[in-house]
Amino acid sequence: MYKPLDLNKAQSFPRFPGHSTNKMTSPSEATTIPHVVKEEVIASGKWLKLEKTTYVDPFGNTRIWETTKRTTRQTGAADGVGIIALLKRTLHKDCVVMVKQFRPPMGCCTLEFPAGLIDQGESAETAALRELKEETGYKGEVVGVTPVTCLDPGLSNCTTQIVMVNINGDAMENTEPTQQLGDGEFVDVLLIPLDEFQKKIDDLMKKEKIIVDSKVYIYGMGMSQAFFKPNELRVLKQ
Ligand SMILES: Nc1nc(=O)[nH]c2c1ncn2[C@H]1C[C@H](O)[C@@H](COP(=O)(O)OP(=O)(O)O)O1
Repeated sequence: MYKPLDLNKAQSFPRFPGHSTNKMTSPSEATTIPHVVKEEVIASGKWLKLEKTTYVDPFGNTRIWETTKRTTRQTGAADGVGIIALLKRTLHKDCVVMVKQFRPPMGCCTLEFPAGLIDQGESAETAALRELKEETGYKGEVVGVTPVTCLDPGLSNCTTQIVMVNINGDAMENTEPTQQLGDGEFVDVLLIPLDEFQKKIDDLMKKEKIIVDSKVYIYGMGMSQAFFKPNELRVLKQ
């Protein structure tokens, strides 16, 4: 039977050499370390390519996957950065700086964290501060950065690093922020109070036809959990 991993307990990840007697296809009974054997480009554009990925599954079977990739990836780096920017001002609630823009693949506007591709030779931190300035006009200071994380691994190999940034909203440079948008970029900046983040997003979704980025919504759920229900899990455990 399939057993979920409990990372709370000291235990190792399932090893592929199988040792069970039944024939169910649980990963823990697999015999092979899955791996990619061939990547063939089917179609390519300026920004994206579509590949046919041949791989071996955990049971030694050769299979095919359809994969999209960005053509812009720099060696060793994530494709892009997402920026969780907290605007701190005297006598104001702390606000998360968000962007709303028309996204052609979605055919509608989305609500996202500011984000962008990492340029050649750039660090995630530098890319984050540059993109934040371009998209929102704010000048920030990096306070944290995640490892490289995947975005939609069933579709693409696209990766991002999320960079945490604080913005001193009282500083002269941030009192009248001016965007530096490139050709074809149309970005609205929204300031959403951190302590009402999920509610404000829900209100916005009722008011406007927008799709919210899943990272944003999950951040909102986490914030709600932290602000309003910090003990809920402990209660459930008793
Ligand atoms: N998949 C894409 N198709 C395009 O036609 N153009 C694209 C794609 N991805 C990026 N871009 C273009 C659009 C911008 O001019 C530049 C930079 O985008 P960036 O600001 O770094 O990233 P996003 O804000 O996430 O679009 O690339």
